[in-house]
Amino acid sequence: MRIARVIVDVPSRETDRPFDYLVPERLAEWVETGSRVAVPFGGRTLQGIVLGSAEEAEVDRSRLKPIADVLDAVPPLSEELVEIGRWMSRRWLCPLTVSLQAMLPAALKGKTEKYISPAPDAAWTVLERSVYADFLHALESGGPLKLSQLLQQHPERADAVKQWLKQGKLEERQKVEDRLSVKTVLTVFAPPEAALRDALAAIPARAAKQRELLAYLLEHPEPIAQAALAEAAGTTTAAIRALADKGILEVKAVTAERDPYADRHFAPSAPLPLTPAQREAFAPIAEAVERRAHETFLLHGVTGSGKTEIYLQAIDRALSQGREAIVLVPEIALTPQMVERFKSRFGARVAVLHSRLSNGERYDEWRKIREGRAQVAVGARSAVFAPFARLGLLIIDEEHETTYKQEESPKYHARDVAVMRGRLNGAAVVLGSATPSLETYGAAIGASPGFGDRDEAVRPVYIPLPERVADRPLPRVSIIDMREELRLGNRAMFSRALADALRTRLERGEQTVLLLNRRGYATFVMCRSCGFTATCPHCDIALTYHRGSQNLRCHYCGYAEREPDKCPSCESPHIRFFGTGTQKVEEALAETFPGIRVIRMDVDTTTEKGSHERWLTEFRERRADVLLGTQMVAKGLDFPYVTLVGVLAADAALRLPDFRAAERTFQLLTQVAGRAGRHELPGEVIVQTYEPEHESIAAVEHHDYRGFTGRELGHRQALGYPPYGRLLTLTLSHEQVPLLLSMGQTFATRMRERAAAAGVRGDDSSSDRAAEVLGPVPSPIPRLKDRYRFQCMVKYRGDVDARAWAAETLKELAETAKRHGVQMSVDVDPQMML
Ligand SMILES: Nc1ncnc2c1ncn2[C@@H]1O[C@H](COP(=O)(O)OP(=O)(O)OP(=O)(O)O)[C@@H](O)[C@H]1O
Ligand SMILES: [Zn+2]
Ligand SMILES: [Zn+2]
Repeated sequence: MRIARVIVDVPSRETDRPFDYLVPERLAEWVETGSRVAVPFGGRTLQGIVLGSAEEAEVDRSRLKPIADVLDAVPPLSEELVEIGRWMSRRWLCPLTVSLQAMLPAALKGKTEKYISPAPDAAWTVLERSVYADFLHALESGGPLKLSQLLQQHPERADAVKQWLKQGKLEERQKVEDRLSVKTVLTVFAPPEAALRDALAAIPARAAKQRELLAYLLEHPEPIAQAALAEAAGTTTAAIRALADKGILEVKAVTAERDPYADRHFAPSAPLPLTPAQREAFAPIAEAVERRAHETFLLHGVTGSGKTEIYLQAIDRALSQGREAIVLVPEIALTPQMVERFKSRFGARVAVLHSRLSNGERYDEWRKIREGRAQVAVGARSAVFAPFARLGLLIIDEEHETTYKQEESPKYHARDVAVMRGRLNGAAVVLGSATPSLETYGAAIGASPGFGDRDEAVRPVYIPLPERVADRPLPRVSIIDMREELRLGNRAMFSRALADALRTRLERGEQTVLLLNRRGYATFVMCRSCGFTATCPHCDIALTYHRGSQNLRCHYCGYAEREPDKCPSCESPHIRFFGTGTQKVEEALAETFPGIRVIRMDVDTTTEKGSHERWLTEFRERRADVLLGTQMVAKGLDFPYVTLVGVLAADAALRLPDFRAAERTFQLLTQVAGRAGRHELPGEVIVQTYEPEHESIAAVEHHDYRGFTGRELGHRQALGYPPYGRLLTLTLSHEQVPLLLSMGQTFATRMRERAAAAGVRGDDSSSDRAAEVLGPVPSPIPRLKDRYRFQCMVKYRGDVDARAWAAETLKELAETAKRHGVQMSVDVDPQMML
């Protein structure tokens, strides 16, 4: 490779193309596609990724600069992942470096460090020589000094350094360094036994600590971490160092793995004999894995139907072929219980990737995969980029979950990435859910267009699994009309039915899961006299009341203010907070059922690392009667003593301005209902609502996925929403409105012109619109952190290439946007309309 094509890590549209660099002789062996390199770029040194090689440079060869350094011994990205990155940036319209960086663990996101050293011909004055004697000596004898470190240790030298750099007495060099290196542990190695005995005999009796140490090592000769040895032998590290200085012991830095599950024991589990229904569902998946054929499946299995056991056995097939597997689960469902099922079956071959790991832990898990020491990766969204070389199977559990779409750039959907990796690797892809998304389900049963990329629409093979294992029935669901309760004089938070059912559970020692659907149900402060609501001064979003700290907080920017005791607008004292928060439910439970043991899980109680796990373990060990929480209690939990599930405010999210509101509500209710009666004890579900007739709620009563979905697909088709039409949104933000309006209008106009040029009907009045451009209008969140936000939405049919028009239009607007500091953010196939 004489010339390397490098994509530099500057996430802007102007630099979004490869630049050519010479590969110096000394690096020739190390530079490959996917290598991370340091390159000079516009006077700086930046990190870049090698995309490939070129025979001839695009510019005059003599003007090319050489690559400064290669940052890893093995390229962190394979050719396949580089290919995936290229495809992602076309698919979701983001700069290539953004999609490439998304595949690297945070620890490998290099930062540029400055080093200073004296210029060879620097002429120091006598004064400098005397005032800075120590410093100059260190500089001249010790090699380049890291600037950031120097300034931290000696801030008083900053002025002198600046001066000298300006005078050319110091030279500055930049190097790209990893944010984090491999962790090393100082480890003590003892000599062979005979040498140890000799040493012990030679140590004078007064060096008691050293003698104790050697005696200990005679008993325990295996290498041991220095700190652990000091503790175990009851001595100090000074004693160890003294022996090392004498050459008796050897102390070396040894790379250590941070295994977050190191202190946990997983009882091995053997494959369960599959039920006939499971066997039937398993067969086509196993067959595809054996054939090494890329095929996508939708495993539509009701809650508790044994999907996970099918995943485990399919993975086993892939492993026995010497291939590897990725399992994606929603972040929130990545509980110890879930991890345990995989660790128990596959032991140390499993690497776990989730956001609660530290950067270092994540990096170590990632290296296990990259170096072939793990064959199964279980993780949240970004685990889809697990750097395996022989992928045979990709599984996405709870495939309908919105968390598989990343909300920041690159705004990719892990489902689409999984299918693309499946294609490139000849691997099977299994999408599993009790409530598949309309996109996947519609495509699988042939009712709507395929999902995914325009030219490569995916139609999964449909595999139904309609029964729970072992003939366990689905739980009985009752819908309670809360208006009726009110009419009968019950003003409490719990309907009579739910209160009775709860009481029975308490008597029997069984457990209850209570879900408070709080999306769009903020606990906001309102004045009863004038209707004033407290909003964030930077974001135009209602502030949320926090009882613990007695203040009002903005969930978007963190702004906080004290709870008002009178209305800031009309001075009325009748200002109070509204809405049902989990805290309020907890209080109501304690009042209604004295002595009840409640675990509350919401954003406030689960911020601390590991707290989520702790609560669930406590609940599993039956140290609480009720698990009360928001969305996070709805997913993936499998507790034998849960026989009652209650839902408060089932309709809370139905009025959100999002065309998926009904679908989300149905999915959430069905999933949480599925937590009841999964083992021997039968389950019961009570859903409280003010809108019992709403399709998404009524359908839950009879577990009627097909009925609900059929009607919902009809609505979507009539309105041209996904999965029939596609969406693309552009959000513009800036401190000033007029600029946003004019840029938004330019975008909309240029998009309409492009539609017309392509011969596509785009006028709003036509019933057969192939592409429609809406906006600019204020975004659902009209202001965020003091910036106004406007958006345009493009609604288009799958056969229209509106994405390409958007890409061209954005390129045209890029210069203006940069000049005025307008942020443009495009979302292809958005999942969240808020
Ligand atoms: N073949 C089998 N024989 C006996 N028990 C089984 C079998 N398959 C699964 N189970 C058990 O049935 C229960 C439900 O299975 P599992 O959790 O795999 O279902 P699931 O479809 O993944 O559920 P959900 O989507 O609701 O999380 C578990 O306790 C599991 O151990
Ligand atoms: Zn008021
Ligand atoms: Zn705010």
